[in-house]
Amino acid sequence: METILIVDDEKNYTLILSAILEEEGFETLTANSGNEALEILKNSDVDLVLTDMKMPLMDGIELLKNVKEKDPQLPVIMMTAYGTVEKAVEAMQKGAYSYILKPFDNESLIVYVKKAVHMYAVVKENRHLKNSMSSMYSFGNIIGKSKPMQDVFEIIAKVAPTSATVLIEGENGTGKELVAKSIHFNSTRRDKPFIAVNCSALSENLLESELFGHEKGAFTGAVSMKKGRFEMADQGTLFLDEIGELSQSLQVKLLRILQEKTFERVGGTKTLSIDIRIIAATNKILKDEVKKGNFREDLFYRLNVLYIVLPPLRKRAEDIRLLTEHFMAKYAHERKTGVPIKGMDQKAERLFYEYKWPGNVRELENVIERTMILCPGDIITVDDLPHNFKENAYNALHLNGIPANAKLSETLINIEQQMIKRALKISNNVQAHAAKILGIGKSGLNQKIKKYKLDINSKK
Ligand SMILES: Nc1ncnc2c1ncn2[C@@H]1O[C@H](COP(=O)(O)OP(=O)(O)OP(=O)(O)O)[C@@H](O)[C@H]1O
Repeated sequence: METILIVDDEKNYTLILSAILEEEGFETLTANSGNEALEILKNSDVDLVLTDMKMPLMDGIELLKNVKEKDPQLPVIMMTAYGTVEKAVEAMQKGAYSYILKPFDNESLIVYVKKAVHMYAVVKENRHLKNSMSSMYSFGNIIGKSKPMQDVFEIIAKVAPTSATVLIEGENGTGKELVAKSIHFNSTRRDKPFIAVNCSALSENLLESELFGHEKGAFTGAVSMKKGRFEMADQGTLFLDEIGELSQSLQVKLLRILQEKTFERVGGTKTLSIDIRIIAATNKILKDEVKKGNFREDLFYRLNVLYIVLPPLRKRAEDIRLLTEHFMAKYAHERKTGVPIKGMDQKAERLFYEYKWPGNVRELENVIERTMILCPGDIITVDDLPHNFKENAYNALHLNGIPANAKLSETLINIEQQMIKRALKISNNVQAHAAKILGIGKSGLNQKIKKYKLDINSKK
C-alpha cells in the first residue's frame, strides 16, 4: 500500500485530506509543519508528499528543497491558493511533480495523486532492478560483469572461508590486491591482520628482515629486536605481492614456512611458530618462471593450491563502462563545480573501448579521477580527458599499422612505394602489367620507379 505524507499547518485540513485519500486505499501520514514533515521522512518510507505552499517558518518551497535533497525523485504536489500561482510555477521549476489550485474537488486531487504515485512506483522498481544488478556485477567493491570476473567472484566465495593458500596472477593494476583483501575480509580471519608485502620493493637483505624480523644486533643498525611481517600477520593473512621477484634463498625460507609453519628471526636461534594464510600474487606467469629455472617448482605447487587469474582490462571490454560508472560515483565528491556528471559522450566512450589500458583498472581509475576534477559540464567529452591519456590513447590507435602521429605526405609516399614494389613482384617486373594492376599509365609508373629508385632490373 502506498503512503502519502500530507503537510498543512491547518490541522483540520490534513485530517480531511487524510480521510479522502484513505478512502481511496492509500495509507496517510500527516504533519502540521515543514520540520515535522522532514522528521517523518527520516523514519518512514513515503511515496508522495502533498504539501500546502503557504506555511509559517518553512514554506512549501523550502520543504520541497529539503525533500529533493533526500530523494530527488520522490514526487511532491503543491497545494496552492489563487494568489500564489507564481510561487507554484517556481515550485515546478524546482522539481515539484505538479501543483493543484485550492479549492479543488476530490476527483481532481485523486487523479493527480494516483499519477504521481504510479510514476514513483516505476522509479522504485528501476532502483530495485539496478540494486540487484549491481550486486550481481560486484563482489564487495570488486566490479565486473564479464564472464572471467564472474568466475573470479565465484572462486572468491568458495575459497574465502577456507585457509588455503591462493595464487593470483594478473598484469599490474588488474586488482590482485583487491581480490586478496576480499578473500581475507570474507574469511574467518577477517578480524585479524591483513598484511601486504611487495617482494620487489626491497633489496634481498632488507626484504628478509622485513619478512622474518631480526634480533637485536643481527646486523649493523639492528639496534633492537624487530618483528617481521610473518609475525605481524599471525592468525591473519599475509599478502605477498610480486612473488616472482623473490630470490632463491628467500624462496627456500618461504617454502619452509608453508610446510612447517615455523621460522627464525634474522640473527636468531629461537624457532617461532605462526598460523597465517598466505595469498601470493604475480604479474608474471609463474609456471613459465619455473620452466626458466627462476622459481622453485616445489614452492610453486605449495602456493598454487588455489589459483585465480585476473585478465587484463583489454580482454574484458564489457567491464569498462561499469567500472567507469563506479569510479565516477567514487570520485563525484571531487567535483569543485558541484555539477553532477551524467555520463560520457560517444566519442569519449569509443576512445575508452579502443584504448588498450596497459595500466588496467588502476589506469582507468586514475583517468576518471582526474577527469572528474577537470570536466566543467555534466557530460564528459574527449576535450575533458587528461592530456597525457589522450596522447597515449591516440598514439595507440593504429590505422592499418600507421601510428596516429604519422605525417600524411611521408605516409602516402611510403604506401605508394610499397604498392609499386608489390605490383612489380606480382608482375615479375613487367612494368606494363604492374601499371595495369595499379590502375595507372605505363609512363607514370616508370617515372615513379625512377623517382623512388625502385627497380633497376625491370622488364619493359
Ligand atoms: N574489478 C575492480 N573493481 C573496482 N576497482 C578495481 C578493480 N580492479 C582494480 N580496481 C582498483 O584499481 C586499483 C589497482 O588495484 P590493485 O592494487 O588491487 O591491483 P594489483 O593488480 O594488485 O596491482 P599491482 O600489480 O600494480 O600491485 C585499486 O584502486 C583498485 O581498487
